[in-house]
Amino acid sequence: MIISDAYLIVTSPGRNFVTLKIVTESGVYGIGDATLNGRELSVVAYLEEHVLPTLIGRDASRIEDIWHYLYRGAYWRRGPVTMTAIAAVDVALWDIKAKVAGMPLYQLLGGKSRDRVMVYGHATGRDIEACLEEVARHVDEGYKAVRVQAGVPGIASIYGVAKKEGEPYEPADSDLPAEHVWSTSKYLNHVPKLFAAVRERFGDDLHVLHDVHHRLTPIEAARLGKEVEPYHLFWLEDCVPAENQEAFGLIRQHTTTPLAVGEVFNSLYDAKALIENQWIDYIRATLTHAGGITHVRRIADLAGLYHVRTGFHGPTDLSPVCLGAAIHFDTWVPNFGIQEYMPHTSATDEVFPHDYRFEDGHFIVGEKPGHGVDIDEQLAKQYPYKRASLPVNRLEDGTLWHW
Ligand SMILES: O=C(O)C(=O)C[C@H](O)[C@H](O)CO
Ligand SMILES: [Mg+2]
Repeated sequence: MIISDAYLIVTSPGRNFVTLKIVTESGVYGIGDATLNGRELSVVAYLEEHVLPTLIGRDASRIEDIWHYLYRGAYWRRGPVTMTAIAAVDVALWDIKAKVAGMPLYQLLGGKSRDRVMVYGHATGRDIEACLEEVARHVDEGYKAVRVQAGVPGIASIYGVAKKEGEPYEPADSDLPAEHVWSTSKYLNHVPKLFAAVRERFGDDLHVLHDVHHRLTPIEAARLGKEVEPYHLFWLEDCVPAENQEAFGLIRQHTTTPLAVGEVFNSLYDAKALIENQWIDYIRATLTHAGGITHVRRIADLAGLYHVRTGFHGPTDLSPVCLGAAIHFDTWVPNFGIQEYMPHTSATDEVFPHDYRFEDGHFIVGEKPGHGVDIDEQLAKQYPYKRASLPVNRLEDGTLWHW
């Protein structure tokens, strides 16, 4: 199974995606997602300049060897660009292996641990009432879990709130970074009211999640975690920046609100202390940014030893290729928690035909050999890349803050 070709398809059906296609001499091919939101062409350069030429002539079946060739061999280890590039190769190779074996990817990983994969959707609104309307829409559509994000009085624009209700939230919304202004005190004084309103309207059974997006200090996160305990959230996500993993130890001392972190992680080492000290409950590192199936499987196995469950990142800025492969992984992994799901646009779904399907608040994995996602290269050509940047965030006094 010799690799005869490997190339990238950069397309932008509503937003930018980078897809890697690896072709073997037998004609069997695999695809991987190489999308790093706001840094897409950095990954393109890394792959085209330093990775793809080294793949030609290699045996596609040697996934582990190629993974270490690209990780250990790179010398400059880890980092989002490197690990996204490795991930794209890895997922494409797993896709090939499953196709050659004639089985869906989840079978190759170890078979089904569940028949369906619970997801959470995004309910956002400019204010609490608008957010509650969105929660109601998601409940009507069958969601059992909903992430709630609402505007905060006195803050002009806030992370995670779609420009128009019902539309997916898209953070990379300008050519160069837009500047947002943030107030922790206004946010902390307001957000518990959002959860009180959700519980009041929808009762206790709905799983409610919330994303703080790295903006608090540990003691502020401890305060928030404690204040929202009566609303028993499914998780509080990214409550502080996680470079200092010990920060979560301080938060943990103060609250039983479950903690999730890791969408910006790109290797096991970003999460090792968090997991081994049981400072978190869910690890969000996903296939595209954390080195692919080969590496994320190791993260999930370590997490499983410490009662930590997976909760893959799954916004619209990860392509259907990532989502498709993630659903196979979610179907297999013993310590599954939940899968994030922001529906892609119909234009995106046309470019990336797939066999997974959403039903009653869950994904049902497809049965086609491989991860079940493909790319329509002709259609992809109709959507040229256009730079789009994530915003930056400042405090009201102008301090450049976490985003
Ligand atoms: O989906 C989430 O939980 C996010 O935090 C979305 C991120 O802002 C987005 O993926 C950044 O590109
Ligand atoms: Mg997040």
